[in-house]
Amino acid sequence: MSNVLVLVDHTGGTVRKTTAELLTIARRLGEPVAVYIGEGVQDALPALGQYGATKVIALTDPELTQYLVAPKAEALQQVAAKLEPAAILISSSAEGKEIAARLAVKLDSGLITDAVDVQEGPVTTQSVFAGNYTVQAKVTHGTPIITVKPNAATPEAAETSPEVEEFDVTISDAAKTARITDSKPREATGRPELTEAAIIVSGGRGTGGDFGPVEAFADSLGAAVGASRAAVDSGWYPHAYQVGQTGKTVSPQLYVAAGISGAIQHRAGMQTSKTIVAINKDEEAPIFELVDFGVVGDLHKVLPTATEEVTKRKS
Ligand SMILES: Cc1cc2nc3c(=O)[nH]c(=O)nc-3n(C[C@H](O)[C@H](O)[C@H](O)COP(=O)(O)OP(=O)(O)OC[C@H]3O[C@@H](n4cnc5c(N)ncnc54)[C@H](O)[C@@H]3O)c2cc1C
Repeated sequence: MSNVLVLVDHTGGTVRKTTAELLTIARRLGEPVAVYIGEGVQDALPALGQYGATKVIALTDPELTQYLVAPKAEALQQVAAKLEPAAILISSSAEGKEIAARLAVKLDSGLITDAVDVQEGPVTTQSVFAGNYTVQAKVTHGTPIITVKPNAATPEAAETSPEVEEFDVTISDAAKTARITDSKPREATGRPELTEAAIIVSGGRGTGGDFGPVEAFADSLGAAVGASRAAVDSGWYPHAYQVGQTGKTVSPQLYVAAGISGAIQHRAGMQTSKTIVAINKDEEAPIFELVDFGVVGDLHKVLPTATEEVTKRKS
């Protein structure tokens, strides 16, 4: 069976959920080989094995993580030259997409970004024009390089015991032009990362600036919190949590929009969510055109009632 490379997304050995999704997808296409860049590969092994990595290629040269993405793209090029994979899967993060683009040039290969599904072939599905069209595509030249959006697959356990293979890379001076001078982890909120979360509860102008009920409902569900631009521009929630055209693109299993009208720029960031629920006091609000479930009502009453109900059922 041909190898399918999966670039591991991790923070110091803690593997992100998107990698479990990529490994699950890779199993449809061939033999998943995880490519791990940086320190902490031993910490990552159980998670990589749990989702079916048959081998882990470890790239530990410190220069790979001291610079912005160029050295990582070079390293992946060298791994691909040796393993001749049938496809390369990378998460659709800002960094992932930049690595993928550089890699595609280096390998003279086709690149498909932001796939919401990948099946045998590999044939990808993308959701384009703010979710109004679904496109199926296939790379026709070189090694298919595909960036995959979070929540494109439900991680399926496979329980393998991957061996680790150290891989030496040569990094050119041309790739060492932008050194990282400082990096800080995002402030810990105890909630899942917005773009990875399976459930998101977002608040808009309708919150009137009080995100308390939104956060409480999110916490009852173990969800991330998002915000519309109107809420962010009003200074009610940080920009890092904005969903939409000029914010984050999310695709959770469940998206709850509270006090959000459903402007096209907001939809652009969330309409590939699997199930959409809106709470809005205006029954004519455009958001109701795309929801699976709609509640016409005041979010300050609906959300606390829903939070209480979820909490009661959980206990
Ligand atoms: C170039 C450009 C880029 C943009 N990018 C983004 C983006 O990335 N993300 C984004 O979100 N927007 C973006 N916008 C802004 C977008 O056009 C809308 O202005 C914005 O999404 C509106 O936010 P909102 O739905 O919270 O506010 P509003 O449109 O004001 O809607 C508020 C809603 O809350 C309801 N409501 C009020 N009180 C209650 C209550 N007590 N209970 C329940 N419902 C209530 C109202 O009925 C209304 O439907 C962009 C605009 C431009 C021009």
